Amino acid sequence: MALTFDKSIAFHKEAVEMIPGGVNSPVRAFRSVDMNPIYVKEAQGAKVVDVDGNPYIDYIGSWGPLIIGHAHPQVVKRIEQALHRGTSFGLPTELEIEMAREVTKRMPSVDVVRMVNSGTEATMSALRLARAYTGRSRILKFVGSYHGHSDGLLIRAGSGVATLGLPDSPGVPKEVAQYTMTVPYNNAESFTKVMEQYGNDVAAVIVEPIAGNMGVVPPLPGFLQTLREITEKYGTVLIFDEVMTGYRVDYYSAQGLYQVTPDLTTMGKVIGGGLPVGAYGGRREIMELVAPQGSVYQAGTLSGNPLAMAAGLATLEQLTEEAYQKLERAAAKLAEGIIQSGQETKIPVQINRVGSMVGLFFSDQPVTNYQQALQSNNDLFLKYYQQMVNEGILLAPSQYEGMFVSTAHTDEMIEQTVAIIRRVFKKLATES
Ligand SMILES: Cc1ncc(COP(=O)(O)O)c(C=O)c1O
Ligand SMILES: N[C@H](C=O)CCC(=O)O
Repeated sequence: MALTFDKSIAFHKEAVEMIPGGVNSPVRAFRSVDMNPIYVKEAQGAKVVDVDGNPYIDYIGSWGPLIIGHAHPQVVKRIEQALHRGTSFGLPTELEIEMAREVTKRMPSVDVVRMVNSGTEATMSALRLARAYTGRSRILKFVGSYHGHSDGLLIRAGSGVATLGLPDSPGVPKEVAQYTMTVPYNNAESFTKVMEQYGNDVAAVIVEPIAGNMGVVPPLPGFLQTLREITEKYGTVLIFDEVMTGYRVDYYSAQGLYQVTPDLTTMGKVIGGGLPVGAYGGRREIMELVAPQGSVYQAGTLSGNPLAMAAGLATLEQLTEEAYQKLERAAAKLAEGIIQSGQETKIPVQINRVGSMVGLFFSDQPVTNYQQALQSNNDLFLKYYQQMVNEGILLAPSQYEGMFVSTAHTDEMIEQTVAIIRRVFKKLATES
């Protein structure tokens, strides 16, 4: 029987009158899957219940932060403890030191870290710092990568920009855009060529070490190493944007997994435990330029917020080596189940996975860059998406976003998900 969404539809009708598109972040509008947004009532572990009472197994995980599931008891407890002491002081707290200790321990490339309120702030600030450090203006990013919505980073971006098929955003002055160069992800050759021509003018190369905003696209062997070697050659700052991959793919994040050391790292999502957080950090010599130690200004009324620090610390505490092994097993089981279902039903599907980041493309070709991601079948994704929701599986409403597995996903939930995917694939195969 089809689910009903009467309350979600009624809420959205009211929301669109007062909020752009009815949502506070574009991907939540469900436009690319031709659905009304699902309004959430509550969530626990890996389960979400919408305002109409429909239950789901959730693979959105708030777009990455909820690696130990919704409302984890330890996170709730630590937030409650902090809450009763006051929500914000505009003065330092011990929690910020605890967080800095945790970040620097788990990311050896980070000597010094500054907390901010979002991934967007983190990448924007890291670029300013890299420009000040090098005295150069140009930056280089990869096509289909998303680093938040600051002006210079909205050029040929992924995530919602790709999902909605938007051009480089109006409102970004061409004088700003001209400093952003783009190169296809995973193309070491064209990266090297561009750097040969412009390297001495490039302040920073910013990269998602595992692309997660064109769907999930892991780096090809040697790609990140090439970025490291070439940036070193030209004195360019290498920034790993680990807002999505940080503390998700490995105890030591993507830089630990691939053994490549950036100069600066941007973080967010998991270190906020579901509260608004970002951070940037890296080599002491560069970070010393940040005010008030140096003269590169960056500030924030709510930066290092005690509730956010408490939620993040409680999350990181749960993320032991064993937790990553559990995530690996669950995500591998899910990925294998999807691949098998595709083979059995002859639905052309590609699965890209690193740890608990799982990407699905309806394509018969491997996907290693944005161009290839764009060639996957969006009509099939739309039908798949609608049927999955109707079967109680909540996925990001776009083929250019991944599935996030959490430690709250049990074996039974993964088996149930795979059984549903197999059933949906069979249906799609008979319809096509
Ligand atoms: C890799 C990456 N960088 C930066 C951002 C921006 O983070 P935020 O949405 O917290 O501003 C995101 C997600 O939105 C992301 O996935
Ligand atoms: N892909 C984005 C971040 O990782 C999704 C979050 C958003 O745009 O709301």
